Amino acid sequence: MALDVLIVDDEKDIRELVAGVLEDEGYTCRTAGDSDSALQAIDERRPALLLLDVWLKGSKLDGLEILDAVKERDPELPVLIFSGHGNIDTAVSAVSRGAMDFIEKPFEAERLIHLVARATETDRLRRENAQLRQRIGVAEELHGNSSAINSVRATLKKVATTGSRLLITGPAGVGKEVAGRLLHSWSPRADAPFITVSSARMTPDRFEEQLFGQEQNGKLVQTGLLERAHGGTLFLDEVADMPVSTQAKILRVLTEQSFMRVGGDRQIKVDVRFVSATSKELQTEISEGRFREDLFYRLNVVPVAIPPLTERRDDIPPLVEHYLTRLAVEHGMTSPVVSSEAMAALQSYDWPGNVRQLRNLVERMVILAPHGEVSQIEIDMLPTEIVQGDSDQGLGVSTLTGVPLREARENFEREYLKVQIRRFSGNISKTATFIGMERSALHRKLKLLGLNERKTDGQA
Ligand SMILES: Nc1ncnc2c1ncn2[C@@H]1O[C@H](COP(=O)(O)OP(=O)(O)OP(=O)(O)O)[C@@H](O)[C@H]1O
Repeated sequence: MALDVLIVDDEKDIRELVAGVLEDEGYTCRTAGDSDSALQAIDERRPALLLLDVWLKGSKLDGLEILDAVKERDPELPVLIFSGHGNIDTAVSAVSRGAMDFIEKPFEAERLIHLVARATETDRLRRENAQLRQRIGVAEELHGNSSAINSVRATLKKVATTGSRLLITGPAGVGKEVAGRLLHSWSPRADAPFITVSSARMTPDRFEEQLFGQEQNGKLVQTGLLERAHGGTLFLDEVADMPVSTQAKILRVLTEQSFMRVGGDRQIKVDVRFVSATSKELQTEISEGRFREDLFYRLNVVPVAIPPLTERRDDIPPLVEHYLTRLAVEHGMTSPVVSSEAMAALQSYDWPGNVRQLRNLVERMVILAPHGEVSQIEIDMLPTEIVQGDSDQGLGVSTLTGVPLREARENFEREYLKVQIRRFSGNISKTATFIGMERSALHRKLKLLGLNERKTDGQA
């Protein structure tokens, strides 16, 4: 997706020349000849970069005054200054007032392209950094090799280059946002922003100001998230929590690709790809009047369901490996190994908080290890709830000591096999290989112990 550059210069020839050079490089350009039309263009839609001449003949404000006005409204908007030969001092002072750099006229096309690329790249990196800092730990990759994750990845890859809208469903912490970010990074919009709207975290009375921005007497007061996402992707997290009145406005944005800021009366045009996520059952929300059915159909063009971790226990070892390697790099240490007993316990646990909970646990174990650096993670280092699993599942003392040996052995075998089969998500071949039994012998054993194979599949 092309980045939008606004060129402000009083000389028409220069405006056209600069626009021509940048358009050849794949940017989209808008132009303005004076301060009124420059500020109006910014109010119409925030550009990705502003190129600003210092001297503007016949203009109400000169370049520096425009710079001040722009920085007051939107301090993060990158600005490059054009300066004539005689006003280098002014250009230098522009840099101290928030411009990114300046370019002296007459300039070489190569230098212009270089500076514009650098300015937009710096902005992109700063944005990316801020997002990473804000959501520390959000991996840009979807780790795991289960068939469920492979199929999510394949769908994302297939639709990344199209502009289709996606609705990603799954319980909390399964990786819906990671999937959205991955889709964005594979799409032609990768260089433009990925902006998250956290419906669950925004207060309803400020929701629309934050989403659509705010205007007063025709002047921009606050740029909204929708406008910041121009050219990129808007991720509507927990979309079911969006106020119903806002849902109607979003529907209009989807059909018209334009919206009005709060307090404004003009249409702002944007080109945004919508990716939504929900952990709620939207059909129930619709039938109970909390979610608009027409919006559901517009957002749910490509449905992507990410199952909970209990339904893809194969993903646990690669996820643990990934977090350990990352921690080792971050802390300059050797990555600990996980004993097979500890890994088996991790694979048998139910992870109500899904991947987020697994990540937190691995980080806690490594960072808060009582004796400094850990080289091997053993089962006794895991929290008790993980080792014991559900309380109705463990072997109580009475089931072992209060019965004859034969019965105690059967009780143990039953519990042991339940755990192993859960760990391999009900896959009998994998379980048989791990426990060192013939597949047919395992089937016989399960029957003998009264274990229904389907019931042992992840939810025994
Ligand atoms: N497949 C994955 N590979 C690597 N990390 C993952 C994966 N899935 C989830 N995570 C991690 O789990 C955490 C939660 O992921 P994410 O925020 O995408 O979940 P979510 O489904 O959007 O949850 P919520 O709706 O609660 O925000 C993130 O910090 C991310 O690091």
